[in-house]
Amino acid sequence: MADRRDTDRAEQAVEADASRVTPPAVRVEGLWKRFGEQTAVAGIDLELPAGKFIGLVGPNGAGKTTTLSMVTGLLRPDMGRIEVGGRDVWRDPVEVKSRIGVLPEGLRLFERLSGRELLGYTGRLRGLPGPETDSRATQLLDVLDLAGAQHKLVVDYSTGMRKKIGLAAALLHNPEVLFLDEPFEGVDPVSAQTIRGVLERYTRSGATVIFSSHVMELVESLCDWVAVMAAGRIRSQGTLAQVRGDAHSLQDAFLELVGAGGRDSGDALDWLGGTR
Ligand SMILES: Nc1ncnc2c1ncn2[C@@H]1O[C@H](COP(=O)(O)OP(=O)(O)OP(=O)(O)O)[C@@H](O)[C@H]1O
Repeated sequence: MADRRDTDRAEQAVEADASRVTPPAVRVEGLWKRFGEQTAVAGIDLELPAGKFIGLVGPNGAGKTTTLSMVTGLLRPDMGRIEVGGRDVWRDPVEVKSRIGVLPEGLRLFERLSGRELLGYTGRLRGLPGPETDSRATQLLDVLDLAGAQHKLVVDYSTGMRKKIGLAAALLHNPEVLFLDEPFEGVDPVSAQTIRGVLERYTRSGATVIFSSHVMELVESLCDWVAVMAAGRIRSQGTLAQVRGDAHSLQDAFLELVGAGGRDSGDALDWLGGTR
């Protein structure tokens, strides 16, 4: 037992040392975004460590997409500061964008290209040499089980295939930090398992994955770090164990944190169902 505690302490010390030299994957200070009367993000602070699998969770309308859009340089904040890998996203956008990969919500792709052409084009936009792009594209298409559909136009891809080709495009330049907005939504269990395998391999190599999701079981099984957002604010952030606290599961902790523990589960709909 003492040995185990010593090992845990040694591991914590190594992590603390590493965090002193490695800047966090993302640091956010005082970030605000309003759309007219609606405050989407209300002055949040976040520090997401590098090399982790990180889940950003929250109910519908919590501000997750707005936050990820600002952090990835797609949406200008009203106020606040964002660093990715120690670099200011809005002062140094080209450098930051060369180091990140993004799979945004409502993914817009070049529909009239085939999957293979889309990766070829993305690689060239990213400044990769042609042969390197082609060999990485072949590997990604294989691993993501898209080799058979590589010459099909993207417009004819299913939802899951679109997510997978979007993920391949986001990974092609081997980014340090990968941002994924709802990567598993609309994806069948087999494709989800494939995506999961690719992402786990990628984080094992020291890269960071930050993804938003509503599916607590998924976050609990994948992530080692979690941030919980509700009504534009961060309600909790830390390791999975810290955020879960004494709760039975992340789902229970989440319901408690977002104040939905005792919410009316539909008793008011007394006209629904039963005899007509
Ligand atoms: N372009 C916009 N114009 C006006 N309001 C917006 C806009 N984008 C987001 N909002 C509002 O900001 C709030 C946060 O939205 P956001 O999409 O960031 O939440 P979310 O946590 O990603 O939700 P979901 O899980 O449902 O995707 C919501 O109230 C939304 O209606």
